[in-house]
Amino acid sequence: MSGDGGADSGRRASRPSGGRARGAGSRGAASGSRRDRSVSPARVVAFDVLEAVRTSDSYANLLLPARIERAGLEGSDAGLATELTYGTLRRLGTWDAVIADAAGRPTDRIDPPVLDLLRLGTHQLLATRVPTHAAVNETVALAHRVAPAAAGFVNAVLRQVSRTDAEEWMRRLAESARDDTERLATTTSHPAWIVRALRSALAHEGRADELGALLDADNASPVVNLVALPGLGDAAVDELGAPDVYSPVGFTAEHPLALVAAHEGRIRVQDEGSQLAALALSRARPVEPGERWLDLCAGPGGKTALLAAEALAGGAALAANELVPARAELVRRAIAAVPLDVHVRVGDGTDLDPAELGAPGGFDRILLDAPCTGLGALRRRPEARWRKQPADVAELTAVQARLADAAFAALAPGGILAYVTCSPHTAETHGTIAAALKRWGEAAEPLDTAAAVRQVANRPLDLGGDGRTVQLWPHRHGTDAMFIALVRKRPEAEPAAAAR
Ligand SMILES: C[S@@+](CC[C@H](N)C(=O)[O-])C[C@H]1O[C@@H](n2cnc3c(N)ncnc32)[C@H](O)[C@@H]1O
Repeated sequence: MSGDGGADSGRRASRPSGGRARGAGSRGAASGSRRDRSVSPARVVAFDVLEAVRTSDSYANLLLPARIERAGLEGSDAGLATELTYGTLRRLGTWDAVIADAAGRPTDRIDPPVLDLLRLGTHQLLATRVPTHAAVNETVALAHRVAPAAAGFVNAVLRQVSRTDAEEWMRRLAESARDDTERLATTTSHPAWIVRALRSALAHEGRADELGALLDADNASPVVNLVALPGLGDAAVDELGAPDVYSPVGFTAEHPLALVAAHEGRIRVQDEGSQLAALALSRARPVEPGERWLDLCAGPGGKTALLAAEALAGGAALAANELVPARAELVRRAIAAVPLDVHVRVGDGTDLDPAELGAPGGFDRILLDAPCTGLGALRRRPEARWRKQPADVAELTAVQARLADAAFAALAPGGILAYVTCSPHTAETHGTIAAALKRWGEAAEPLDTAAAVRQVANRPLDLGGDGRTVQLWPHRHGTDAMFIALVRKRPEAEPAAAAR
């Protein structure tokens, strides 16, 4: 199985700590579970989060840390809760196909809390090194707490799952698929429409043969990437940790969160692809002191913070805009460590007057990191793939087009726009930018984005396409699948205009 279950998971589970009562893991499920209903707190936390994600649209990456803290989990127990929660959510499509087969009924005929228990148990059985008896017994014990009438059913289904190993399950699922898309969708746990979208995005570069590697990369736990805001720290990235492969300001470290806490906003968690996207704009050409920059869709402010540090170093001014007030507040917090006076406007980016943000002649650089489906960051948002719907794409591309027009209108003649998405869906990437370029006509000049990204990167990047745009990939670059397109407003074009 892919990277979800590691040796650590197995050790954690077989030697649980922190408040778990006597070893349910050493007993037979049928006899032991009724007498000993203790469950490891890590599994209780994982189940709680799965339930909240299902019932209240919670985000696992926001909820889990709070639940881990509330339960007092640390070290290996916190690690187990994280692995069980994220791993189960990512692989849910595959586990549901296994459960349906083992239970002899479709999963929509299983009570949702019971299905969550079965998903949790199946994940342990097929994707971690948790011993079979522990995976079954602990899940049955949990069933006695949350769905007592179904404990026998849970026991029977998990025992049925455990009779076949993961490899054989995958072979069976692959064999029963009607076509290649369904095979990949079931065995790699992606909705079929996402498999098709990712295949077509790779095919755009003539690299459709990388689809399997991409889908697998979506199921692997990503490393925590850090950025050291340039010019603000006293240590170089190679002194802080292991420098990133591509980003000159990024690195990984053994204890990333401790480092973030200790550096008060000057070191932040940020995907390497996001760093490259911000730097492609800030370093597209030398900064002239007095330049005016805008981050049009800034929340929660990751790229704003990097742009702010870059603007400070180059003597530029920066403004930020965000539609959602709570996210605008996150932008303010994100840039607090940068001694630059950044005006953070709360409002619709399609209704923005550059003069209101101190740039009556328009902005010299604008980042439009557009709202998108986020299909390029599925590994970081384990439940996202099940929430997104094909209809979201049409809605979002309409918003992207309006924001792109507003951004282009707000550029000063000669100014540069970076259109960025964390989705590789071609409708949101090439589709949005090609349609915009058509609307903007002679006033717009697509830049060599590949050259801009290569110029900031530590080493050569394997990029597809014609160079006007850049698509990064988790399986090829180890980044989120960020899309970047740099476009210049020709110097002879009309001056900037208010978007309203
Ligand atoms: C992809 S996120 C930006 C991420 C951000 N650049 C970062 O690196 O942290 C897109 C943001 O656009 C905001 N947004 C959506 N529609 C908007 C609009 N019409 N005007 C301004 N912001 C908008 C969303 O609330 C969201 O915070």
